[in-house]
Amino acid sequence: MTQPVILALTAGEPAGIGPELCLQLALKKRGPGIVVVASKPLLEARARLLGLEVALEDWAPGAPATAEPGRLSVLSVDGLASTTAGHLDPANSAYVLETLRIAAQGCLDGIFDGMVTAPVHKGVINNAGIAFSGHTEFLQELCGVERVVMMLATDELRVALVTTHLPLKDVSAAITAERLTQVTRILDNDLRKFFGLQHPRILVAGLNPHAGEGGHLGREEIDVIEPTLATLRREGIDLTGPLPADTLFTPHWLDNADAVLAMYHDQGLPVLKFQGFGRAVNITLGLPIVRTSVDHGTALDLAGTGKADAGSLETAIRVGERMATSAKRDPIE
Ligand SMILES: NC(=O)C1=CN([C@@H]2O[C@H](COP(=O)(O)OP(=O)(O)OC[C@H]3O[C@@H](n4cnc5c(N)ncnc54)[C@H](O)[C@@H]3O)[C@@H](O)[C@H]2O)C=CC1
Ligand SMILES: NCC(=O)COP(=O)(O)O
Repeated sequence: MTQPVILALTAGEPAGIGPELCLQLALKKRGPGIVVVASKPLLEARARLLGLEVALEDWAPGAPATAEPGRLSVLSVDGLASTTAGHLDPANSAYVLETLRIAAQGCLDGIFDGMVTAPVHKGVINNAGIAFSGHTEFLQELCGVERVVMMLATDELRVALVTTHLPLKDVSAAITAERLTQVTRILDNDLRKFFGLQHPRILVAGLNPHAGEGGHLGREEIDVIEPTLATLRREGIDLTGPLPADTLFTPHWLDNADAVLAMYHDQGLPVLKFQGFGRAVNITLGLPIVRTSVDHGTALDLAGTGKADAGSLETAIRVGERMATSAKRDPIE
């Protein structure tokens, strides 16, 4: 019989809603074993603040992780400087990154079957003098892979990105044939592997208004995107595009597609979040480990109020469990 899935859950930015979402989750019955990788004193402080009765149980590798309501397995991480909800403290940044390192290394070492991340605050980590653009890029580097793909998904829509956390002025130069080829292959491969799609149908957005209007509104489609898609089609990948991004997200196209490949963060994600904010999952494709995350940020305005919604975290755990089960059966190469 296969062992039950154990997921590491990082609690993210201490001043944000991550710690309380972990505690809210602990009050419910959950499918996989969850080990929260975070400062135990932080979780205790947030539980006290919100009056949440959760038994925080020290966990060590090899032990089972509890899935019982009211109990939570914790792998405590030292180094937290302060625990005030809603107030960012750059002195917490090294601790935050350490939780990510421990969870990811635990996945690489086979201690965890996957990791789920609560939100971090990218700005405060940089304010601490540590260059950081997101979990996606951090885990890519930690795992030593050349390319990964950010994909956000609801039950109805999947949106993957060619570029992730880049200033808009740098996007055009980053859309190279090499990057587009790598991203598209990873997307096609992982839609097959993790989503049971035998022949994924992918819609590809153009970069420019009206997909460049025949070169009159930009040449990236003609010079880079179209020739790259033509080559990838010859490999057997089902690609439609480049399509004008403003009309791509309509039933005419979406009804016959499995995923959209957008060229940049704010081309694809606002549509996804308009459609399903609060119940979507963020997945990093192309890693040698399973990693899912929430669709939202640190919500400092809600931290410590108990009003944050745990819907996206629940989706991230459900999808993470499914992907980890699949990876246990058929390991990621
Ligand atoms: N996975 C991650 O680590 C992510 C981190 N971030 C980071 O979060 C920080 C804040 O980003 P914002 O753009 O302000 O986005 P945000 O998602 O934190 O907040 C946007 C709005 O949504 C609300 N909201 C967010 N999560 C909610 C929840 N679970 N339940 C109810 N309402 C919720 C907030 O109260 C706010 O009004 C930034 O530093 C950003 O980098 C943003 C997205 C993902
Ligand atoms: N908008 C999604 C996002 O910023 C999450 O990024 P990451 O921290 O998961 O890389």
